[in-house]
Amino acid sequence: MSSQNYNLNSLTGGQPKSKTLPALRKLVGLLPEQRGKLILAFVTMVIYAILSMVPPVLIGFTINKVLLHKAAATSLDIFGWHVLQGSGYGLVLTVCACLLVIYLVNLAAVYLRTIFMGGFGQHLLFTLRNAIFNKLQELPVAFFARNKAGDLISRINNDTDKLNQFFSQSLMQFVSSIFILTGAGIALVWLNWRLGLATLAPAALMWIYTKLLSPWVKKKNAVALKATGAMSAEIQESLGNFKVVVAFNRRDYFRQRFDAANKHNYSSAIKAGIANNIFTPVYGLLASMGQMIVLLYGVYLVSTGHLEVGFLVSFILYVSYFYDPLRQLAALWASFQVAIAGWDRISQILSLESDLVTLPVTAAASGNGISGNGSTVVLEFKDVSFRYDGSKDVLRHNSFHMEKGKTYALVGPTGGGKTTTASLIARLYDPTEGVVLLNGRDIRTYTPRERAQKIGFILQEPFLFTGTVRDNILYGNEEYKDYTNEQLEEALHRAGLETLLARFDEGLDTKVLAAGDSISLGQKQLIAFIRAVLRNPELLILDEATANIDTVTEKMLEDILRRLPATTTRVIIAHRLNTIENADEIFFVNSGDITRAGSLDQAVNMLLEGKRVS
Ligand SMILES: Nc1ncnc2c1ncn2[C@@H]1O[C@H](COP(=O)(O)OP(=O)(O)OP(=O)(O)O)[C@@H](O)[C@H]1O
Repeated sequence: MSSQNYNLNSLTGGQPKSKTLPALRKLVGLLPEQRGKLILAFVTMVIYAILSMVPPVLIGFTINKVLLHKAAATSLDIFGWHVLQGSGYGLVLTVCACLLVIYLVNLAAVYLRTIFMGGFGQHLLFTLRNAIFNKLQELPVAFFARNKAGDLISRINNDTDKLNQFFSQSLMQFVSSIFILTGAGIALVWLNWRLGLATLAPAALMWIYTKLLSPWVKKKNAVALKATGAMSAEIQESLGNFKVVVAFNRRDYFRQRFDAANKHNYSSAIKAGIANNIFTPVYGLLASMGQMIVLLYGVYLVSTGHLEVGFLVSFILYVSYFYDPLRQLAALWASFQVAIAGWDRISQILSLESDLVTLPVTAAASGNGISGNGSTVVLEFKDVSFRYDGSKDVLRHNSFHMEKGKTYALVGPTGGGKTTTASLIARLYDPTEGVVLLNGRDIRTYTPRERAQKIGFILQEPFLFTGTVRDNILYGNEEYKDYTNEQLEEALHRAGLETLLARFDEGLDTKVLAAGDSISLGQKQLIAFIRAVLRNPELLILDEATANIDTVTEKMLEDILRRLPATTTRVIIAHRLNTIENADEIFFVNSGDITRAGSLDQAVNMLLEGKRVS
């Protein structure tokens, strides 16, 4: 039984959980092959940041030298280092030439960065979508019973795209802004620590403001993404059931539901939008305060002889080098919060593990595989109880066995637990208590592939894929994969299935649409039947598999079932009595119990009286 909580929406209750840095590290870890490019992009950013720090100090020293120390202006020395040669205006020209070189190198660095990062976002998007989709293929039925397909689709499409937007458009700007402002901050303190610290004071306020508000911004974004997922689920539900909607004239009902979901999505998107813009104006104000401080305190320091005027110019330049990227960060921070909220929703899926793991044979239960009368036992329930997540017991302490080659029927009232019993036999779920043995071995020790080979399950609502009858018959069947149509028809003939194929106008090439109605429900059941029988399973489960089939075709199916190898065990769930009259044994399934009913008459009595025979 599922010990894992598969309900994604109850995992965090919409609350964000990822910490920024670990989340980033995990994301980058998804793309090991991109690491080299990321490092190169990182190096270009460091070069850009370092070179960007040079012009203000060069300009400051030049102004001081040329305007304040005219007589000695034959060379430029910075902190005792002889940097440039030249006199008077010639020195200014030389400095300008140096600045031009720096600007050009920086230009090249930005281009290189763009090249290295080009496609990173798309690559991430591609990898994430693959990773989620593959994870979905691994998860058990219980996961899909707990989550709406529309919400899952929204996670694959919409949430991954939020990450892509951040990574392709904002990440590099984000990181380079951090580099530049760090460099400018160091330069400010280095030039004059008093003025530097005073200028940086508003940034400390910004940091506190950001720290306090970030969780709120992230939460608003998480709610908005969840609302988009809910809207997508609403669309999926109404499109998936459009016939019922039309037949019951419930268009208004779905319209209202969609309207409510759309309104919620709209209002939460507006709230997220407001939250995302909360930083920018305040950052702008604090940046202006930084400039005011330079003006007030800087002019004072110059007038009292504690600072040279050239450095005041350097300061003014560095202040904008510091606060401009910070202002940019304010805008980028919001897109970062959206991306992290998207990542939270994605990583919820990625971190799930199927609890239907394959156990090692040695650790698991086993039986002798022989019944009291000496027949081979193919399936055994040992004290099995089962309940779906959070609901009452559907089965309680049931023990029984099924022998090789026999036909068993499961009967009982609607909702009695027949499909649940069949699902446990096919290990779509694990029992809450007890154990299911297949060929005397704990069913959990078989790999999914082995299980699928041994057990054929024809579901109550057969699901078909878009393609042809051939594609659907061969789904998951490696053995006949490379057969030509003629060879496959031959194989169907051998299995006695060719009469069923005749029910399709274009035979194996008949088109099938998963969502549409290109074929009838009965034809769908025929395809599911052929698909299961062709695999030649040891155990074949038919869950109401003939409910939509005419009596002539049903007779054909019975014929085919009879011609199955003598070793095939059949488990038939049916409401129609004629379907089960040939069963060797009948089980009555109701109110948590699976009881041997003995004869068909006895089973009918139990069904009519609604009571059990113990
Ligand atoms: N995925 C699920 N989650 C929670 N409860 C479920 C789930 N599937 C079935 N149930 C409940 O388990 C009980 C048994 O259902 P089950 O489908 O096994 O009955 P059944 O005998 O096959 O009915 P029917 O003849 O209508 O097919 C019912 O009360 C049903 O509501």
